[in-house]
Amino acid sequence: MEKVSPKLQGEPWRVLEFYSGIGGMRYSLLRAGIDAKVIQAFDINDKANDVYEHNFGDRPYQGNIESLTAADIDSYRAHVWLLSPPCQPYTRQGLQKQSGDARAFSFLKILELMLQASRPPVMLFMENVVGFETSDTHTKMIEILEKAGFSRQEFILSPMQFRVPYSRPRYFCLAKRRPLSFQTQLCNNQLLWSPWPLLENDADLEIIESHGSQTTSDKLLLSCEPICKFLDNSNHQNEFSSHDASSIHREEGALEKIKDVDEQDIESFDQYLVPSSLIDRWGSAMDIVYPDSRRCCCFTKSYYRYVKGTGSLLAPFEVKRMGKAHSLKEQKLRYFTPREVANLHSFPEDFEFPQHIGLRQRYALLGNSLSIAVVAPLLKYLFAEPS
Ligand SMILES: C[S@@+](CC[C@H](N)C(=O)[O-])C[C@H]1O[C@@H](n2cnc3c(N)ncnc32)[C@H](O)[C@@H]1O
Repeated sequence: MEKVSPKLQGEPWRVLEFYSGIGGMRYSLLRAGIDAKVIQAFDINDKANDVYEHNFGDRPYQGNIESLTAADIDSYRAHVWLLSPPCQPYTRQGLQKQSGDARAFSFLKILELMLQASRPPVMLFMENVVGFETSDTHTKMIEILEKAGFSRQEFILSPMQFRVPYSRPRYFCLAKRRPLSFQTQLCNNQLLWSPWPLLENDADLEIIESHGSQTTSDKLLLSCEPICKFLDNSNHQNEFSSHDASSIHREEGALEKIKDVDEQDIESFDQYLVPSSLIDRWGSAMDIVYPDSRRCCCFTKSYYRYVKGTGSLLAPFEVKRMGKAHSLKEQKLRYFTPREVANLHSFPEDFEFPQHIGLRQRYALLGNSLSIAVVAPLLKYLFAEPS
């Protein structure tokens, strides 16, 4: 294997984005302000690639990552690999076949190519579901990273630790090939549930420690902005988007106003209303949140197709908690719109779907994507040089 060949002075980092989906990793690079260029993105899904191309102007390579060779890898002369491989082999709901699942093959294959390539990356960033860290694919990944001379730090973090009212804990692996090193080396080979090492290099970050106690989880909840700040700007609720989250008094005022809106405004949200039959059947199992809530559940790729366990529903005009299923119908219960899910994933305002991508596809693509509020500071930390 070739010795580490860091980028030349003035040259941007050359990045490969594997499993690019709708570009969450690329947006995170942009948000982190890293001088990097995505040389090539890769995804097998043509709809995801349509969305990616619509927003970034270049189309990912549309093929199976499993078919890439070491020569292909070398030809890109990339310094950095960003990877968010399929999660299904490791999810609690799945069969947990781990490395035996065909959807895990391409990830293992690409990792092995790192040992065969003459220009392997010097940095690597990988995202997956919680559960990956105990899988045999993880064990293999660590073996390969060690063989290839990488130091690594692992994290399990959720947007709620970054003030976003969204619970989506995810596993992240950051790796740097020696002699490159992390800013906080005492975290090498550790799995952290706190983002504290990221603080040092990001003055903008305000991080809440969470070690699982009741007081800290209450503190975490209070540190998050209210859901109303993430609601769709294109309707009446934009009146409240600029309100100051720290002012409880003003927030109450805003919520009063939400109650005032007339039926006309609701019309445009018809397609997002939860049908009564679903409320009758699943009401007690639904996770319902309100504009002043400071938490919502993870949106999965099945959101809008199924109501149970796929993400929260919004009771937009009701301030009082009416927990009983029979009263839910009066609350105009609705799905979060794709734009609102994108907001909770901290996608930029200019992100959009091309017209031909249907509603279910939009939710599916967003459900597969990631939180930019979490990934951007992690990338900033990965790319930072020790002082
Ligand atoms: C968890 S999603 C990653 C989403 C992405 N990070 C984003 O921001 O949207 C996994 C992606 O990998 C793609 N994929 C899965 N297996 C693949 C393979 N063997 N080759 C290429 N792409 C693959 C899927 O189409 C999907 O878009």
